[in-house]
Amino acid sequence: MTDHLVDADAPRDLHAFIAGLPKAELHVHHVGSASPRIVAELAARHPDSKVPTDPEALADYFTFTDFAHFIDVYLSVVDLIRTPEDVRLLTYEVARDLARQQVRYAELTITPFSSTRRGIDERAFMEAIEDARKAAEAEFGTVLRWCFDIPGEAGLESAEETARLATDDRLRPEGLVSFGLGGPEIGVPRPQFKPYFDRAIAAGLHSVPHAGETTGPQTIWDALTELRAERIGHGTSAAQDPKLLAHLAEHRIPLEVCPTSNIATRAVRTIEEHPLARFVEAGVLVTINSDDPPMFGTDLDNEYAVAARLLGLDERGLAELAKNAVTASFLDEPGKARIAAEIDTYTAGWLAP
Ligand SMILES: Nc1ncnc2c1ncn2[C@@H]1O[C@H](CCC(=O)c2cccc(C(=O)O)c2)[C@@H](O)[C@H]1O
Ligand SMILES: [Zn+2]
Repeated sequence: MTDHLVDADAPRDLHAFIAGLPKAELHVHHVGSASPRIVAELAARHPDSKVPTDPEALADYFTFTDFAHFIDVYLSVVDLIRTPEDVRLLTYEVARDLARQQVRYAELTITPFSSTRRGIDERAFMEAIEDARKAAEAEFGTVLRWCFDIPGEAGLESAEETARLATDDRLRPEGLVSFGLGGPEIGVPRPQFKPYFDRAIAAGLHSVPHAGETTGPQTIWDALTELRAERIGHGTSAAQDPKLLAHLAEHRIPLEVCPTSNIATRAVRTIEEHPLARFVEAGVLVTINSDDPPMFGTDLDNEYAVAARLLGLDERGLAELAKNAVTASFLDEPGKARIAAEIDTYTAGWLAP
C-alpha cells in the first residue's frame, strides 16, 4: 500500500505495453494477495481483529519496520480467514486481480496449515480453493495451480501436516503442483525439512522453497542439496556467492525474484542495491513476481516496470522476461508453447509500424 514503492519512472508507453503483456506469475501468496477491499471487508466482520476496517488506513498498517514485523502483520490477516466461504471468496478475487493484469497462468502459494489449525475443515478448504480455481479458469481464462508451503517457523508439526495434506490422495487437490517452505529463515534451518520434501517429491510434486530472502547463500545451497529445489523463492543472497550463481546458471535453476517485496520487508535496503541485474549478468534464469502485492503496494505490472528500469529493458526485453516465467513454470509443454506464442504475437503487434 505504500505508494512510494510504485515505479513512476518507467516511460508511459512501456507501462501500457506491460499492462497488455500476457504473463505468468510463479511466486504470489494466497493470503498476501487479498485486496485492501477484501481485507477491510473481512476485518469489519471480525471486530476483535486489530486489522483496520478502512482500506485507506491499510496503507499505514502495511508499512513494515522489518521482516519479523511483516510476518506479524501477515498473520493478523491470516486470522481473518475463518470459514471455507472466506477461502473461496479470497481465492476467486485473487484470480480476478491476476486476470485484470493479463496473467494467464499463476502458481499461488497457499499455507493450508494456517487454515486447518484455525479450525477450517480440511476437506472444505480443498473444495473451496478448487471451486475458485475452476470458476476462475472458466470465467477469466486464468489457469491457477497451487503450491502448498510449510510455514517453517511453526515447527515440524506444520511440516508434517502440510506434507500430509499435500500427499494424501483423498485430500490433495487436483491443482496442486508443488511444495514450498516460507516464513522467517533466521533460526529455521532448511535441512530439517528434508523428510517432508522427500515425501512431497515422491508424490510427484515440484520443490520450490523460499531461500536466501533474509539469510545468506548457505540457505540456498541447503535448499538445493537437501530439499532438491527446482526453483528458489527469492534467492536474493545468491549475489554474494559467485560459485552459487554459476551453479544456478549451469543447472538452469530459476530464481523467483520479487523486487518490491525485498524493499518493503527491508530484506534489501534500496531498489538500486537490488541484485536482479547481477543475476542476469551471471546468466541465471530470472522470473519477476509480486509475492504479497497489496501488502507491498505493488502488483505484477509494477514489478515488470521496476525490472525494466533495473535491467534497462525495452519491449522485446520485457517479452523475454515474461517468457522466462513461462519456461520456469510447471505448466505442460503445450501450455507453455501457447502462452509463449501469445507473448510473441502481442509483442510483434505492439511493435508493428
Ligand atoms: N516474503 C515472504 N517470505 C516468506 N514467507 C512469506 C512471504 N510472504 C508471505 N509469506 C508467507 O508467510 C507464511 C509465514 C507463516 C508463519 O511464519 C507462521 C508461523 C507460526 C504460526 C503460523 C500460523 O499460521 O499459525 C504461521 C509462510 O508460510 C508464507 O506462505
Ligand atoms: Zn514469498
